[in-house]
Amino acid sequence: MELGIIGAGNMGCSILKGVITSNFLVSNNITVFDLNQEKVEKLVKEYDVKKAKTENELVEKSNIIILSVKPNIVPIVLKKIKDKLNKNTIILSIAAGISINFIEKNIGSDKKVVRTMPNTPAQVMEGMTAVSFNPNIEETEKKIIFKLLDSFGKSIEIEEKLMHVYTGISGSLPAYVYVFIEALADGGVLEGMPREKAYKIIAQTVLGSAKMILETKKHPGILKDEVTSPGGTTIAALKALEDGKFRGTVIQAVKACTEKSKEMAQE
Ligand SMILES: NC(=O)C1=CN([C@@H]2O[C@H](COP(=O)(O)OP(=O)(O)OC[C@H]3O[C@@H](n4cnc5c(N)ncnc54)[C@H](OP(=O)(O)O)[C@@H]3O)[C@@H](O)[C@H]2O)C=CC1
Ligand SMILES: O=C(O)[C@@H]1CCC=N1
Repeated sequence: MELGIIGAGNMGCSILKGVITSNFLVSNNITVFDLNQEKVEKLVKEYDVKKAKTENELVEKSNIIILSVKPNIVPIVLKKIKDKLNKNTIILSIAAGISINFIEKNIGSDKKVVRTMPNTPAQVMEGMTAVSFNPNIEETEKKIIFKLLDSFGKSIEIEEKLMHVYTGISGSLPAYVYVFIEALADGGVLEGMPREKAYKIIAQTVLGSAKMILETKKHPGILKDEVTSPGGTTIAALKALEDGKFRGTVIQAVKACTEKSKEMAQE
């Protein structure tokens, strides 16, 4: 596999770090392009990846191209690479709101297109990526794409219309978790816990709690009940969260994210 990454920003770099750290690809099989050559040089220095001077130089070197630019930049990049693409090149977009149909309209419906929604934990190989394929992607190619996505975490195929809500419960979720963790640490600091210790304690507890859901397969409500003693500390905390409309606010956040993704949609 010759992987090309266009856009060396937060998400492009997270994927790059994931595929290299997991040893899924060696640096010699990865080419990076970004308008900002400083960013590219930094990656060449850090990971020894190949650099392309232009988008089309990258297209010539790659058989899977990850489009990791902002959604409004996607059509600009597609216009530039359109004529150099061949029918066997796979275009894998990670852009929020950009549909498969929109990409096909820009480069032709005979091309191979994959729409994904990854998240930044890809850089520590704990990413979660949703994927939808256009009809030109063959079964063997799907397997290769899953291998690529699984090299930096887990992946799941979903109906393309679910990409908006998926962004609300995964693509954007790391940010809500970080805000939650920061707020918890503030609570700890308020009660005298040193901040750095608080982050370590909370991050491990969040990691363990998530692992409990995945490994015990118990309903989250049951796991919650197991922590909550009658008249104890946990129920006092849960009461405060409910008084602050915690669950309703979280549901609203997912809805706001989903609606924003729909608003940004380029169909
Ligand atoms: N960040 C996240 O958690 C996630 C992001 N996404 C999607 O990933 C995509 C990238 O997001 P993110 O990484 O956060 O954004 P960034 O702005 O961090 O990265 C985009 C990169 O593309 C560069 N760039 C701008 N124009 C061009 C161009 N014409 N050709 C090549 N490179 C260019 C930018 O350079 P410069 O900064 O100099 O403009 C920047 O380095 C978005 O479409 C977003 O929807 C999906 C899931 C999660
Ligand atoms: O905020 C955004 O638009 C991107 C998409 C998912 C995460 N970040």
